[in-house]
Amino acid sequence: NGGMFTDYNPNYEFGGSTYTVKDLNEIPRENLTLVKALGQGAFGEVYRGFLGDIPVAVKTLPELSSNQAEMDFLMEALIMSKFDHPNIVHFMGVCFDKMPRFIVLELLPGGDLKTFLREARPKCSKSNLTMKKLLAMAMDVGKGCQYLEEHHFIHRDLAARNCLLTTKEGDPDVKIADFGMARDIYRADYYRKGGKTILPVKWMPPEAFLDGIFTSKTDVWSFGVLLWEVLSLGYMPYPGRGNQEVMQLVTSGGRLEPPAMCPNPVYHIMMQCWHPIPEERPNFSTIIERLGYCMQDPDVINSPLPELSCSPSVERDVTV
Ligand SMILES: C[C@@H](Oc1cc(-c2cccc(S(C)(=O)=O)c2)cnc1N)c1cc(F)ccc1N1NC=CN1
Repeated sequence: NGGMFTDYNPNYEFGGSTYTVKDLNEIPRENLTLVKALGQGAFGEVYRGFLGDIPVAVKTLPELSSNQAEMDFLMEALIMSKFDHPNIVHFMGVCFDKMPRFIVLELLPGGDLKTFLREARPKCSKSNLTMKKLLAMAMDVGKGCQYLEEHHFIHRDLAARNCLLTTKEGDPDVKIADFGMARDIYRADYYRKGGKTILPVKWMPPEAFLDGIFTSKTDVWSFGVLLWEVLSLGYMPYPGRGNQEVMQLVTSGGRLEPPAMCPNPVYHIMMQCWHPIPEERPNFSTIIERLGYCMQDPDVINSPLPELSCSPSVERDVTV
């Protein structure tokens, strides 16, 4: 049975209510078919599969997991189970009755946003990518962020790698699909994981990496970096610089340069997200409004995309 979970039943507060493992939709294991590994998640393998005839993604928890890992896995399920928005990955249920434990999510066959952007570069494929499509994808993420902001949920790790696409063709919708960092902090085990947790410094504002202050304005800063990732077609931010160097640069007022061919009004939104004073940054409603204006501006949507090389699929971040 749930065994482990019933002992340390953690509570999850969301929208003024408290939830526990009992509130999760238990999926009968026999209805689940795992087809192919999609890659390594934070815990164990993530698989593509079917729930009945519905395509799904399945996060697995390895059998030999620590109690803490079990609780992290449970908390991640609780967090995702309470979201209800078209730009946040849909949670379908869990198989927690015995090991191995599964979290079942909607499958987003377009894969992650960063990989998509790099593969869709005009030189890499006959991509039909346009400035309007780039802005529409950023807008999708912004709408998901607005929902999180309204629910006083701080994501803490907004980045292109944590967003997924419904399709690689046509007009993909984009959804926020990974909440691992928020889960860790919710369980306050960033201390437990040792101070050297790999913090996404390049996506964090000074008050976060200097003083550990996180608010929805932290997510706004990260969204500005995500917007830069989108307009740069999947570059690593602050190319060639390590985390220490980036912290120094940013605390002394340095910022990311505009991506090649980035329209000024779009770069202006990024810069507003990177205001040194958190309160001076726009909220997500304002960001969405301003992105909407950009999408109405012919000079913006008709501007050409950069001719970028097809760099190797995985770039090495210089941080050690
Ligand atoms: C947990 C996993 O969730 C999913 C991955 C893919 C998915 C990810 C990559 C490629 C494909 S695909 C194009 O082969 O269907 C589908 C599709 N749908 C998901 N729900 C995920 C969520 C994210 F926000 C970011 C990365 C991943 N992972 N985890 C392991 C690999 N990616």
